[in-house]
Amino acid sequence: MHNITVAIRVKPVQQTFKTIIVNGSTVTLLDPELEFNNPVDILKKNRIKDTSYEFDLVFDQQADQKEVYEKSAEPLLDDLISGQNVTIFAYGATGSGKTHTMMGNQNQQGIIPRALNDLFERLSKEQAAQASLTFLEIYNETIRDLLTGKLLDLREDGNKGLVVVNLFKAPVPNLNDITQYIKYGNSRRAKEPTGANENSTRSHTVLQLMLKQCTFTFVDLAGSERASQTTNKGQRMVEGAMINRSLLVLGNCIKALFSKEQFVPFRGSKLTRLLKDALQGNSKTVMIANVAPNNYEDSFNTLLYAHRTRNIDPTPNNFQEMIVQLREENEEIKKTLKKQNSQSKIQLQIEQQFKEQQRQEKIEKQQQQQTEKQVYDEEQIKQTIQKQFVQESELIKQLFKLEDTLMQTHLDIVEYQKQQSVQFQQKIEDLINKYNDQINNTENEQFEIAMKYKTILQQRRKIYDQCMQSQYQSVKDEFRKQVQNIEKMKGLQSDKREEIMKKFKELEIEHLKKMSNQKNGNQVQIDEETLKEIKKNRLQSLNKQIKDGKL
Ligand SMILES: Nc1ncnc2c1ncn2[C@@H]1O[C@H](COP(=O)(O)OP(=O)(O)OP(=O)(O)O)[C@@H](O)[C@H]1O
Repeated sequence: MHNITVAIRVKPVQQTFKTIIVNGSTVTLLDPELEFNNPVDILKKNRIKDTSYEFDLVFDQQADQKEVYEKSAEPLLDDLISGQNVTIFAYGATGSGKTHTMMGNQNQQGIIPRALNDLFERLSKEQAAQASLTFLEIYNETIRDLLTGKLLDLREDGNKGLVVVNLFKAPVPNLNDITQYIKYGNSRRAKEPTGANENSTRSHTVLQLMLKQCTFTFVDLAGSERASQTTNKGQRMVEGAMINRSLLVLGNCIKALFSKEQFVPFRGSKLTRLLKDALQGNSKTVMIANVAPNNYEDSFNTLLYAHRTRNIDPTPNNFQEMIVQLREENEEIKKTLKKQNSQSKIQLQIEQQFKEQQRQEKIEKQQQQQTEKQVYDEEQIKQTIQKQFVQESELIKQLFKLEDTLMQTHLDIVEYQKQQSVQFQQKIEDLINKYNDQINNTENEQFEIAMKYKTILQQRRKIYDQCMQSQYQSVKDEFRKQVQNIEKMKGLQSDKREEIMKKFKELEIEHLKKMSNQKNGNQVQIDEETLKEIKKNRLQSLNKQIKDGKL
């Protein structure tokens, strides 16, 4: 008696909303286009696609490879060992997880490696020694041996029934050999120039392990969505039509077998012709239909196909209450998510604005501190400048005062000489000596102040450098202002000095004239040498001052 198990496997996807709901052995598919409570969707509601189906086995998104294997394939190993044919199909759209379910990967082994591993552990040495393996693919109704790469023909053989001519049967006495052949066959698929990965979704792959009395068949079917793409043209249209036909025929065959119909349409496609022996008679079949919740149309078609193979109509209204409840749940989730989203948006906005505010405040504070520091710095430098120039002008004033005294003394001398007479000669000499003392003292004093001034000029140089390097214009201005003041002071003194010198010269000339007259009239009132000495000293003193820049 034929036995078929139809299983659904839901691929785990990252999705918030529920589109496929698994409840025990029931799968409910919610049409994402049908917005709950939306009156505009009334028309859509009439062709409602929210549908619930019951299956023999349902694996939800949490089901791992082990669970799928243990519930779908493992129970059939005993049947196989006892001589029954077992066939496992993986059906579904591209990317829905067919290959993952059948083959898996190194870390998550699928049904094929797990089943073969367990089987070889149970097989006797004798049984294993007779095991052989074939691996082929059917693309556009053309059969190709994946182990030899040859294209193959199907032929009726009187005794043997249907045979695939020249199909390579690899002897596989142990699991290691099987693994090698499968790897090799898969790599051949991958090496196809037409683009292996694309091809894989367009061809049916059939792996068969032949034991003495029975066959263990694994079929990874072509992507079912290819069949439904009616808009395809040319090669794609042919391909779609072939896949469509072969999947349809396969479905009809399984349905007929399940319903124990007299006629099973095996001859409808190469795939069913090839699998005829494996499927009919006392055999077991498992169809694992893979669905990915992120693709409603494909999931809908897959569920419908899988369900029809069991000859049971879908039961759209059985679970209406549950559907309504789930749609309500979805609405709630949507609302919560939306709320959370807008809340976190506001929160983010506030955080950003607050950060910006703090940044601005910090900048303002820094600017204020900088301004305060600038004012303070400027004030400090200005004070230094002012202090410097106060000292400078004080010294200059003292110098000028002394200079005035000195010049006045010289003037007095000359004045006195002008008025002198022979009888007062001695008195004049005394006075000149007194004046000379006075001049000497003043010059000494002048020299001391000049030295101080020299030091203070050095100090001024430093302040000048500091001012020129300073970033503040105001201190530069202050410096220039002070220099101008000093220069003005010096200018005034220079005018005064010129005036005195002029007067001095006039007096000298007058005096010399007088002296010459007196000499001519034999009225020598002052010793010639003394007069020379006085003049010499006076001139020396004046020259020195001019040289030192004091005058
Ligand atoms: N149950 C699952 N758990 C984790 N990953 C899965 C599962 N099902 C499928 N995948 C991953 O999804 C991707 C597509 O799966 P897979 O190749 O098995 O799809 P397919 O139906 O065989 O596609 P194709 O028809 O193109 O061969 C792979 O990366 C696979 O590892």
